[in-house]
Amino acid sequence: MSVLTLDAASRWFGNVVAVNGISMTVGPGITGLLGPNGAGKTTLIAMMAGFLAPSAGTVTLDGKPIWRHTDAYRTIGLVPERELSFGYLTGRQFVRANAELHGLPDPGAATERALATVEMTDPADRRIDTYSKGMRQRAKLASALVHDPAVLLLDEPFNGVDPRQRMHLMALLRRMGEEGRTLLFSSHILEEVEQVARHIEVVVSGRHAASGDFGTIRRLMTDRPMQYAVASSDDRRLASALMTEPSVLGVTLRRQGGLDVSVADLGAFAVRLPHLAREGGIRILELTPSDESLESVFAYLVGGPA
Ligand SMILES: Nc1ncnc2c1ncn2[C@@H]1O[C@H](COP(=O)(O)OP(=O)(O)OP(=O)(O)O)[C@@H](O)[C@H]1O
Repeated sequence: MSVLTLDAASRWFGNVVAVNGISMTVGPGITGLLGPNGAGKTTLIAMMAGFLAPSAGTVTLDGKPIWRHTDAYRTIGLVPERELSFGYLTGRQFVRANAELHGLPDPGAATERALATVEMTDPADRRIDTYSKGMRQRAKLASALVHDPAVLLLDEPFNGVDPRQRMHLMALLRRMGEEGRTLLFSSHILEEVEQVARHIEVVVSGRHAASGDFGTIRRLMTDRPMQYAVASSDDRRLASALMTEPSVLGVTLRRQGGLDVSVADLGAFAVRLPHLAREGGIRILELTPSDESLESVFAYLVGGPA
């Protein structure tokens, strides 16, 4: 049983703060690291894998700092996001190379075991550049597993992988989580994280934004106020009617016509808007959500629920 602990860990590159004072604990089972692009996930994983030193704070494995701690490297496997640059190697040669680098006593047996775990024994003598995206991910996974690490870190493992291979990969991860390994994988897609992770950590703009199971994170996301753009036949009258509604938090008239409406309770708003329009003899011409981007959802999480 291995536990990764980050205590006020930060990492900056020049004046770019990639990770900003993050504290979290990652224990056995599967943890999803969720955040939009550029949130700092890759940097966090690189610190957990011992590839980057924290600029401040600590990143420890079972109480010992990971950076420059070679014993920790024997316990950790990393599946990086970047593509393999060894397309000319076969899957077997690639996994074997990592077994040799780890100085394993029987690299051949370790290679076969890792290939079998990810069900890549059959295509193992094909060159990596003939593999599908899902197969390349599995080859990377085999390489990361060759020394049988207790901790496995995966950076965006499902990116670009087709749905069938994704299911396969998810089943593999679940199995490894059930074996008692400490697994952490990053993603920018909540639904993807939901399907495999027992626990979710959310990071946004280098900061820790939320933590909990899927239900908790989903509630935080759906309870947030939502923005709608509304166009109508009489915006001013509609605005004043909307302001009397408890489901509406605010209304702004747009200079170019139309309204921006901030809604606290979408269900109630959806029921009340047609009523208000009918009562006032106003026609609704357009109703569109204006902040559906993942970034805005995450930004809300960083600010915390209102
Ligand atoms: N070596 C580096 N030099 C300068 N800036 C960097 C470096 N590595 C990361 N950054 C910056 O740190 C921030 C976080 O990057 P990081 O790659 O960790 O995010 P991410 O959540 O993994 O995003 P993505 O999913 O797009 O890879 C970004 O603003 C990025 O440009």
